[in-house]
Order: sequence, then structure tokens, then C-alpha cells
Amino acid sequence: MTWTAAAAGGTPYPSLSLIDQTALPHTLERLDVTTVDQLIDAIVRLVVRGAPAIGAAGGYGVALAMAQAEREGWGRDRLDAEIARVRAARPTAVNLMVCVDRVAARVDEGITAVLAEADAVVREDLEANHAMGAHGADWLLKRVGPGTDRPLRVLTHCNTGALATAGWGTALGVIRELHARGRIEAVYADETRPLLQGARLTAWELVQEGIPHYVQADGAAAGTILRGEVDAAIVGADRIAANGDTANKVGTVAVALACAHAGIPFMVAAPTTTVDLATATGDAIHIELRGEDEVLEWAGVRTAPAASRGHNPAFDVTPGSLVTALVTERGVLEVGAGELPGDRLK
Ligand SMILES: CSC[C@@H](O)[C@@H](O)C(=O)COP(=O)(O)O
Repeated sequence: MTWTAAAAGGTPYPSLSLIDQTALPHTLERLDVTTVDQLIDAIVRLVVRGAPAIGAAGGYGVALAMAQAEREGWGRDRLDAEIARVRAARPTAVNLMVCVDRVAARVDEGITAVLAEADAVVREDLEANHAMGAHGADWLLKRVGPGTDRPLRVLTHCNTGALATAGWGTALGVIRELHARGRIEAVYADETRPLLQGARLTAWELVQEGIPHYVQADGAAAGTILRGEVDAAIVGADRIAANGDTANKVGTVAVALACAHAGIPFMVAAPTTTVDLATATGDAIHIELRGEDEVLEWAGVRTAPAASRGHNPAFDVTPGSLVTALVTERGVLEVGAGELPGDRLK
């Protein structure tokens, strides 16, 4: 995502340019947003998505709100209310709230300070991603097949790559690092609801990187794991409670249960900005319920009977006891073995 100050010949207002993740993999398009409403719409429609990416977009959203306040003559109360709307655009990923609050704390210093803080969020996320990649790869290679140098077969769920972050990726960052070390045989990419984030976005990123992969239905994941075709699952997170309970894309908990049954590692890779120590357990995490049409229709055509209702939680919570390893930029916690974020990440 790139911030552009108003320039002659360009947009008349400062704008935030986002890769339109709803258009991939067929076209690489950008959407320029100049207002708070446009940014919120982009976040809700998943034009920009993935916990760290919406955090970064929210940070720049504070600057967008300030620029809009100046041209529309909003007072401070209105500006604060608009920033609060950005903060609440999606409820599950804590990164959005953390980043908006961090950047909004600099509003009194002016837009240059706000932009510097938003840039710092992006820079730090990128650094965290690379650190996680190294920690996660080291841990997995020690745990899976020690003494051998065979490449691994890993399963991932949703999209956690460069698109979902400031760049590189969380779970996909670990996979990219393993690939760079010559240690990936194949990636099983779950297709992912509601917008096929795995089949469209993860697969697109894996193609760019030349990483061998299969796209599979979410419902195939448990069977693939129980048949012994996978060495480890690596996923991202939207919010991690103090006890290690992890909210991530709907379907993740089924992957974790299958890994536990098969006795293979279930790894969560997320920056510490995704760890919410103020939330004691996963029960307190607000799970976004999205529109029913996303499950009652396919490509805009009604597929379920007219009388059916849809149930469309965007995320689920995996109990910390099922998280073999939580990788952050600070290192690895073996949460399932009792190394809890609430004790270790204060
Ligand atoms: C690095 S992204 C981690 C998570 O945000 C990701 O796994 C996920 O669940 C994203 O959900 P989405 O609804 O596509 O925003």
C-alpha cells in the first residue's frame, strides 16, 4: 500500500493506493481511496485484508481522516469519531485497533507525524515478518525429521503472505523461508471462505515464488493430514489471547484438531501486534459474522434454497492447547506445552 500526497495531475486529494485483493489472480489492479467511507468499504469488502495489512491500512486511515477533516471543515469531535469508525471496520483482527490507536496518538503533532508513525508500522511489520520466517523455519526443521534433510510438505489456510501483511508474510513467510532453504516439497493451500483467499491469493503468491503447491477444498484438509501427506500445518492469526487461544480464518480449528490427532505440529505465525494480552481467553474474542449471501450464493447466483438461512462466521478460535508452536518476531513459544503468551510476552 502506498500513500500519495495530492499532486498535480494525480488525485486532487491525498490518497492511499491499495492492491485490490478481490481482483486477483486475474488482474493486478489498484484502488485509490481518498475518504474514510471508501477505506472502510475497502476493508469490509476485503479489497485489503489480512490482520497486519488492515492494521497498516488503518494507520494510514488516520491520515486520510485528517486530510478529509481539513477539506471538509470537521471539528476535533468529528475527526475522532471518523477515526473510531476506521478502528471498528472489522472486529476480530486486533492489529486494526492497535495500529489505529498507535497512529492516532500522534494526531496533535500534525499529519507529517501521523504519516511517519504509519510508515513505522509498515517497516516494523516487514522486519517482524522476516524474523518470524527465520524462527519458524529453524524450529520446524529441528522438530520435523531431525537428522534428515528431506523437504517438507506443509499445509496452510487462508492467505498470510505479502498481500496480508506489509510484505513477505507470516505463515507464508515461514514457508518462503523454508523454500529459500530448499526445504519445501509441496504446500497444500486450503481454498478458504468466503472469497477463496487461499485458492486466489495464496496460490498466486506461491506461483510468483515458484513454490510447488496444491489448492484443495477446506474440507479436504483433515483427510490430507490424517493420511500422512503433511508434515506440519502453518497458519496466521487475527488475535491471540493471553492463554494462546487463537482466532484465525474459519476452518483453522479443524486443521488444528486434525494435526493433534495425527501428532504433527500445528504452528501459528503472527507478529506480537496480533497478541492481545488484555483478552484472557478465546471466548472473549469478537468473531466477525459476515453477510449470509456469502454462503447462500456463489459468484452472485443464489445456490441455497430461497428459504435457507446462512451462517457465516469469518473466523474460529483454536484452543491454545492445540497450538504446538506460536512464532512471533521474538521467537517460538510452545503454547501447547504450557508456554503461554500471557506469561512470556509481557
Ligand atoms: C497474516 S494474515 C493472518 C490472518 O489475518 C489470516 O490468516 C486471516 O484469517 C485473514 O482473514 P481475512 O478475512 O481474509 O482478512
